[in-house]
Amino acid sequence: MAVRAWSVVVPAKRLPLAKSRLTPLPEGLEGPPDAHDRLVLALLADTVAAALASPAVAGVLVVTDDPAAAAEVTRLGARTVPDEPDRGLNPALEHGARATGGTAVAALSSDLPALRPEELTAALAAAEAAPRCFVPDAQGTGTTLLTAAGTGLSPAFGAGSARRHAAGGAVPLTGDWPGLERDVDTPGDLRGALALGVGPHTAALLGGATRASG
Ligand SMILES: Nc1nc2c(ncn2[C@@H]2O[C@H](COP(=O)(O)OP(=O)(O)OP(=O)(O)O)[C@@H](O)[C@H]2O)c(=O)[nH]1
Ligand SMILES: C=C(OP(=O)(O)O)C(=O)O
Repeated sequence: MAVRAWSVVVPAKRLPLAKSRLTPLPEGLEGPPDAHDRLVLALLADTVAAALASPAVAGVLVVTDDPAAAAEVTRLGARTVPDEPDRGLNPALEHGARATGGTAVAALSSDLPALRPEELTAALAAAEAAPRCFVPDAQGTGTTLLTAAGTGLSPAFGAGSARRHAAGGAVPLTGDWPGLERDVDTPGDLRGALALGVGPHTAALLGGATRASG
């Protein structure tokens, strides 16, 4: 049973600059000229909507300078702050973590279209076990969720971040949460997420099956 109300911080670069490994889009998934930006936005929207639907989450704060991303996540019920100090992902997450004003903060990847609210609820409950915890991505080398309760977040996201988070004292969490692990960096990852079932924004764009709820 989750006892903490977590503040979730989600980073989002400007849409045209984000997810460069998804360009060009895989065969069969191409679309209009703005297809890449729309896909990145759909991944973000499904991630944020799933997080907002978790009862363990008190609020979601998105760190972004992208007007379309800010408008969409605001519509979903998240808050936004500008992408400061403009020194990359980890400083942006530290800025977001401070801006929440919360003492239980979780940084969540923005590219988890198959995330289900129950998965995040379970991972946040498991994160009660230690001051800092993380969930490795499906490959085991990256990180999709980093939590800190009563201590600094100290994010070290980027290639190979799982090892850095573990070396920094964060406890790795494992559980039955395939959608939480399935971040989307490449066309193959996107197919993997579609196989799990994705949220409504990504499904509407790509025609994939919608993830099961419950
Ligand atoms: N706010 C903010 N978000 C960032 C920044 N850098 C990366 N991100 C976000 O962090 C998440 C993970 O980053 P990466 O996996 O490196 O993603 P990416 O740079 O979009 O993808 P590639 O171009 O394929 O490497 C993505 O959702 C990015 O939008 C940054 O400087 N500021
Ligand atoms: C940002 C990360 O990597 P990716 O490029 O896989 O999203 C990470 O796993 O810390």
